[in-house]
Amino acid sequence: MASVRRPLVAGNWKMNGLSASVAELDAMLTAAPGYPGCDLMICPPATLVAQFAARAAGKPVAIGGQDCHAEVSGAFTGDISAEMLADAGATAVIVGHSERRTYHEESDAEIRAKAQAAWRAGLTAIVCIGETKDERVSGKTLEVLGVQLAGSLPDGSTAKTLVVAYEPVWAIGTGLTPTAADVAEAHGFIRDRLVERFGAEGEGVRILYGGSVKPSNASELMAVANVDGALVGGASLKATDFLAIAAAYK
Ligand SMILES: O=C(CO)COP(=O)(O)O
Repeated sequence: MASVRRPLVAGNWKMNGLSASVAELDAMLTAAPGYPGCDLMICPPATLVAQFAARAAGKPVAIGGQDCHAEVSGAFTGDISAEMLADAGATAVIVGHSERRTYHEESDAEIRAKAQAAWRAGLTAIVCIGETKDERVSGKTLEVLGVQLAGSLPDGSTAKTLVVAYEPVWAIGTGLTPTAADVAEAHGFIRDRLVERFGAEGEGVRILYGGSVKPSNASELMAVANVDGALVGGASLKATDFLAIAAAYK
């Protein structure tokens, strides 16, 4: 039931943002109290997590990372652990984004290990799943989502420790979105799998939709059953657009 889940509108800044971008965060922080109907989160690049978290402390915008390594520390040049993100002030981390699955060839098993690392560090894991265009066209969407869910979600997932983001790969950064009926089908399927596996906790896990969410389509997408918020890419870089999306829950 949508009413038992508090919506979350999260921004994934991807590889965008310099120290000057703090101005956008500040605009969000100033306006955030006017959006009490949902949780707000920004996931900036790792270089900005500490600065953003310090700025957002005590304010209604959470800060998250975009990826983490599964290990606590060690000889993994260029990687960042969940503990480091937590130490910098993050409270969540995205794992398994399709850009990680594609460009870094991350497997479901690696993503599951990263989600467990997130929990170890006290972070909420935002686990991303989604089908490619070819998979959708060939009628394999639900099968693909089922495999990704089974492989990427750790045992013991709870409403507090897990958020699932359904992001059709073909909808990311393209301006294309699935129909409301297709979103309802995918989110309903994900909900059924979560409840099958995690019982009542699965009922409480938030399922975000991601892929070309904009101010102009947010209300329609957010009104779909089992859509508990959005994971926003490009439109989260500007405070005005991000907040216009959050306004779907005003
Ligand atoms: O990948 C996304 C969020 O993680 C979606 O990106 P866009 O909103 O830019 O399509």
